[in-house]
Amino acid sequence: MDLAHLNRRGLVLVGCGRMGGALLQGWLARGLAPGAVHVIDPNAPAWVAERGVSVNGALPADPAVLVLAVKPQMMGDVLAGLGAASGALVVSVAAGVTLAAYGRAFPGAAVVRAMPNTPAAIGQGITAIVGNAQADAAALDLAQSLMEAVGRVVRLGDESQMDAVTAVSGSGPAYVFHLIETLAAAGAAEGLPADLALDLASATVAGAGALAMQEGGDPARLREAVTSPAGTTAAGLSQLMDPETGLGPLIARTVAAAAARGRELGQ
Ligand SMILES: NC(=O)c1ccc[n+]([C@@H]2O[C@H](COP(=O)([O-])OP(=O)(O)OC[C@H]3O[C@@H](n4cnc5c(N)ncnc54)[C@H](OP(=O)(O)O)[C@@H]3O)[C@@H](O)[C@H]2O)c1
Ligand code: PRO
Repeated sequence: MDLAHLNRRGLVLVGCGRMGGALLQGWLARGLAPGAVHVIDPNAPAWVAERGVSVNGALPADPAVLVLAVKPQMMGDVLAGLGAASGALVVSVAAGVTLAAYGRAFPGAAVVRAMPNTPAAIGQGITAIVGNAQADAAALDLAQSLMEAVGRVVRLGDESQMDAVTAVSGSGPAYVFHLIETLAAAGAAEGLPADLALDLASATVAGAGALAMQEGGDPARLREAVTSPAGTTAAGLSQLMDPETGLGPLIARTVAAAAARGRELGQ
């Protein structure tokens, strides 16, 4: 992150909720000066002003970056209320809203769409980015370094991939949290105390995720390593991997519905 550039010109963050707040914490932890950050949010959390960040105050005339982290449904109103982006790089984390929409609001501006996820709150997010035609290598590098404050970054070849990314990694933590909920509930139904079942389910998801990341490659190989012939896992997987009623078609419908909603939000 080019801190000198950002600290000199300033960064404006519009929307400081769950995602904007996680990003802000990451930037401040990386050394962005609180005095260089200007948050616009009618409901910014108290810690933001307490850290010395300007909240709903006067904005710099020529900020280096304008980050948009409001809900997609209110993006139209927010864009209409903002002035020109001047020479700022515009970075939006909103689902659905297209580069073309930002291009209409900020003619000629370099715009990068970014799709992070909530593990960003502990520095373990994964963010996909894609820029418009005006976003040159320096703009993409700056956007990437901003998002790397909260985890890894991957670059997309085409904006058309963004709704699928949103449906997989943007929304994905919610699917995984629901997996933990349902695994714990099933354990409780088999007679475990609820808190023990939740601990077992959470630790299993965390450990399996860490193992999959460390090993890389094909997760089917890791699944097979758990599955003894005619054992307990095989019995469980006979349900979970049923081609009609199992997890495969359910996750396919889940991701398709999320991606379709992303496309709707972009209309
Ligand atoms: N959460 C995720 O997992 C996630 C992941 C990837 C991308 N995103 C994207 O990140 C964006 C924000 O989502 P979020 O989950 O962080 O939502 P959020 O927690 O509701 O944060 C949005 C913030 O913007 C504030 N706000 C409302 N109207 C505003 C205005 N006119 N100007 C400035 N700020 C305003 C909200 O205040 P009020 O609470 O008073 O309305 C809230 O503090 C969305 O576009 C979403 O698609 C979210
Ligand atoms: N949260 C946002 C939503 O639910 C975008 C991905 C995660 O729309």
